[in-house]
Amino acid sequence: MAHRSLTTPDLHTYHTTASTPSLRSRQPVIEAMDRPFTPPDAEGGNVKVVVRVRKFVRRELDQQSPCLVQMNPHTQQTTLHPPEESRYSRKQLEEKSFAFDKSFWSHDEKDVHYAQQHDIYASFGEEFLDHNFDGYHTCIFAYGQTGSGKSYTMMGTPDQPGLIPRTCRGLFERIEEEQNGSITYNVHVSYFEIYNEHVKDLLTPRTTPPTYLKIRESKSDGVYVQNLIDEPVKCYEDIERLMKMGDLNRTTASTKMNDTSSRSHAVFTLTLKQIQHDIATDSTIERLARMRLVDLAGSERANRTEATGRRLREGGNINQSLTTLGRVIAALADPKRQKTLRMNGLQNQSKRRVEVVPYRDSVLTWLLKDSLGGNSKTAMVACISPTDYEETLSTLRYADQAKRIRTKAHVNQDAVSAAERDAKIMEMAETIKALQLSVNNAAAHKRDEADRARDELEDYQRQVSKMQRAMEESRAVSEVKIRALTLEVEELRPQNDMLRVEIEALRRHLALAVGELKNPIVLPSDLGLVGDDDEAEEARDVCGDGSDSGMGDDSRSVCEDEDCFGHDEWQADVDALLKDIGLFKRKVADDKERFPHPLRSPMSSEVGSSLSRW
Ligand SMILES: Nc1ncnc2c1ncn2[C@@H]1O[C@H](COP(=O)(O)OP(=O)(O)OP(=O)(O)O)[C@@H](O)[C@H]1O
Repeated sequence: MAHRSLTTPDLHTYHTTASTPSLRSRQPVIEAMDRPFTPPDAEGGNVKVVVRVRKFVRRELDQQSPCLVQMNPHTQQTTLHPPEESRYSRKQLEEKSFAFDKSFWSHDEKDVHYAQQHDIYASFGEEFLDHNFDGYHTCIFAYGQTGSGKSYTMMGTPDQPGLIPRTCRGLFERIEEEQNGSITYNVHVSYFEIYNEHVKDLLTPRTTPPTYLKIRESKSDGVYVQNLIDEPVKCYEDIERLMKMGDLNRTTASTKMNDTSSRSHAVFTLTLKQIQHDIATDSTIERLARMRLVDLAGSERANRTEATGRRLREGGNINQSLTTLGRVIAALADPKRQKTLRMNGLQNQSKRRVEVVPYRDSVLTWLLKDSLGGNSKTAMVACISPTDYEETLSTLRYADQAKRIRTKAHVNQDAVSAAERDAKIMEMAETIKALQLSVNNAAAHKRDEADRARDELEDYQRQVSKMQRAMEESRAVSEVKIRALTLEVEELRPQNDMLRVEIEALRRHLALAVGELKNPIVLPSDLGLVGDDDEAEEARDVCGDGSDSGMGDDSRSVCEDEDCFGHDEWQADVDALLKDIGLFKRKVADDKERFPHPLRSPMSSEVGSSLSRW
């Protein structure tokens, strides 16, 4: 009996669920930074749960196993049918249906509803990236039985990249799109695995014996892995190199259920820090978001995998942490607990209830504490095989419970003034000095203090790398400042050039006006002029009205004394003078054209009116 998805050809496509055309992120981040500090869902949201069924693998094809899973693309319901043979067995298996946020049908490539790798990313990966740019921590984890498609969904293959490489690529594409002068972006990557309840850094070469890292908890950083490499990356290619290195270092083995079965839980973490600098106030707004992408080891029953010896022990540990994860999920999803939390807020009683969640019972749950029930927007991808009733039912039940978990994500944002930033660096330097002193003292007391000294030394190293990062960020902010100021200077340059030209033109006109005032040209007011050239006409007009000429009584007195001059001589002088005036007028007109002055200052209009009188 092979079930197919309930299809209607017209309704295919997995739309992006990003808050607006994903792409709200394409608006400059300066706008994003201006969004309200308290987002609408700050009260908390449920864990998003999606389920994905994979296609048959070789083993299932060889066994001609039927597909027991059916998905409805309209209701997002996943139905699990009992296998045919169970009808005749004593143990009656039932048909079970579950509704999820999304049911991804990746079973039959020919089906119109077939969900490709990019459909998974478009469906919620992009939305989660949106949240990161808004300053929220996020976590996406893949859960499912061995060989159900978790690694394929999270990491994928070179041809079919999964959620992790697509998220990394999307992250850098957005950073490039949103690049504007006032924001700096810092991205860091870490990659570790939890194998047999030990943490191993996947970004350092394997050692024999293996190097295990300690888990620590601090007020400022929460739960963290000590000495874990957190590599700065500048582009997608940097991350790709680290992903490859990590995957090579990951512990895998061949089991009966999967040729390359991951025997560990892998946690890939991207940290995005956005620093927006405000030139006017010399302060910064910092947004920090952590993206956790987790590929869990497969849940399995020992008899199905036919594991023995080392593989069996691994399986036991894997199951132990997954069982603890199950208990944590059950505790978080417990409606009584939710009610207590709602009623009491963060009062003592609810705090006691929160502590009942058995996070510390496994390394996995301890490290994912925040992602599971705290400050994070979280999604679970439940991967299922199309042929295994028992395992698939168990995964679907797990997922069904997870969708009741509510997390309390908030925007991780701080406003820091330049002075505060400097003070922080100073304070760190002081702490480092104090730690160094304490380490030296402890070392002097040798043995009994050795352990404490080692811990303090590690704290010291952590503080040093924190300070280095703060100083790098400070340098980046300074670079932003320099860039912004350079830009401003460039913008002002053309305006400055224009003003220079204008000043030069005004200076020349002023010189002419001053010359005119110092050496006024005095003409008689009632000359009987002959000739028909323009200058002579104009001069006649000017002299015809003593008040317009601006020469006043002086000119009149010259005209009254005309008897002192011979008429012809006077006429020749006047003609020569009029020619000069004509030349001067042309020159001034020429100057006006060559040195235009867009702004009309009182001085320039005065000069203009004085010239027009000529
Ligand atoms: N959606 C899919 N389309 C095509 N092939 C898939 C799909 N999902 C899984 N596979 C194939 O199924 C096999 C098992 O998948 P994968 O290794 O991802 O499982 P897993 O859940 O990570 O297993 P384990 O827990 O053992 O590590 C692989 O060969 C993988 O290529």
